[in-house]
Amino acid sequence: MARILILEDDTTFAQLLEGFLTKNGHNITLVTHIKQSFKAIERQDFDLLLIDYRLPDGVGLDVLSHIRELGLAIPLIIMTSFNDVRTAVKSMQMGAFDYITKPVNPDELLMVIKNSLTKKDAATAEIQVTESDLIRGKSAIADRLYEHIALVAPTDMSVIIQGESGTGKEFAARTLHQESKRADKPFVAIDCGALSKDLAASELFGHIKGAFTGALNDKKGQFEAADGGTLFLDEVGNLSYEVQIKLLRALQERVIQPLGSTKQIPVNVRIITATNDDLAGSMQHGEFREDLYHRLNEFKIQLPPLRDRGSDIELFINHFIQLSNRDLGRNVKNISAEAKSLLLNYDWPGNLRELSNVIKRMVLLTPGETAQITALPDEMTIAVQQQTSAGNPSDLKALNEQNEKALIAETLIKVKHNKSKAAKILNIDRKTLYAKMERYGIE
Ligand SMILES: Nc1ncnc2c1ncn2[C@@H]1O[C@H](COP(=O)(O)OP(=O)(O)OP(=O)(O)O)[C@@H](O)[C@H]1O
Repeated sequence: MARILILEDDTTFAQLLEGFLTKNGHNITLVTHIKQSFKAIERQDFDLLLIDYRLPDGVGLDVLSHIRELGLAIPLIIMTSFNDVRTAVKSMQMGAFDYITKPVNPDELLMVIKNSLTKKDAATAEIQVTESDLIRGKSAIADRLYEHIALVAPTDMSVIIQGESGTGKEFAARTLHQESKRADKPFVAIDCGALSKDLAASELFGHIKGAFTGALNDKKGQFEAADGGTLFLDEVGNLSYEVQIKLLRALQERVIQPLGSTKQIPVNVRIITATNDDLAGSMQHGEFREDLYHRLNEFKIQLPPLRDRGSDIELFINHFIQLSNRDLGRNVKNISAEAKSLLLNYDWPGNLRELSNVIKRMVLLTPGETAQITALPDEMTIAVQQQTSAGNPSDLKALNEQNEKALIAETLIKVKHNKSKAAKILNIDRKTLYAKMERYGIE
């Protein structure tokens, strides 16, 4: 049983969720406003936060910033409409554990909750992943990427891995470590985006008892934990200026000093960093130290977005189907032509992470051997159609869409915006009507 805080302003939906999760053995607290959620978090311990993205007094990310300021590591799942997927992906960079798109599928919700509860300590983790969980791809762009990785891996050079969210930066970092002379020593990953400003220095360099309020015991930092091996700093652009100074010193002098201590501890660590921001731009604006940037950037690896990886997409689709079959006890062997065309034409703003989530959901919703298009989010179809019509405004599809938009708007006016009636007249279901209204920007 988990103690779950639900923050959702749609009270009918919130109560539905409450009933469903209570039935599944969880203990639920419901709030409708961000302010109330802050109070609840102060008063009570929670194992998980389930949070709507758009709220009356802010957005879900405000809660994420708040719990981070408090130094709490409660897993947080963002519930969002499909149109906000890019924001959801951003929230994962900031430390949310997962996102789920609305309308929420109950089985998917239980699966996401289960995953988040088992991944609770993911901000810092020593990761062991088997080779079979990962694939490299066969496109020209993948070949070039792994050529670069093979070249730089055996050296001790600091590497910056740059790429959009979800492109596999952590995977690339782990590969660099495994192919280095440090492979039999630890690989320690730290998500700097999930660390509060105050905690970052202590997490990296450790502290001694009494160094600050709450430092009840001595604590070893991750630099020491990674000694002899590789330290992977994800979202390095989020480190505060003071921590950047300490990090530079550790790299230049190869010693660290735990907070509150006068002792210098020698360390031998290779640093790999990742960023999806333009770190060079942050440097020009004075947010990121130039000397540190040059120290970290001895070699740069650029990870391509999934939409540029050509035939690799199919390899990844098959790979994620196999993993999901294994994890969910399913036996999906094929994808219908329609579903496959949608998967290949969508532009994947959340890259491999989004693909892996969509495939997991598809497998979950496919009891038989062939996955149909109905197991993919409707909004993916809409996004692909939008892409197509934007690229070719004079085609037949675009013309049909214009007609469709006009007809929907006219019908809605006729029935005084009663959506059930409009859906009936238009001979579509309400969900499709809502999706089309959103797509065409009809209020
Ligand atoms: N080569 C690969 N083969 C199989 N799965 C992969 C591969 N690379 C990444 N993935 C999967 O894609 C997801 C995102 O990967 P990863 O966390 O490495 O991306 P990231 O770029 O570090 O993301 P973020 O910017 O959000 O930190 C993970 O679930 C990971 O397991």
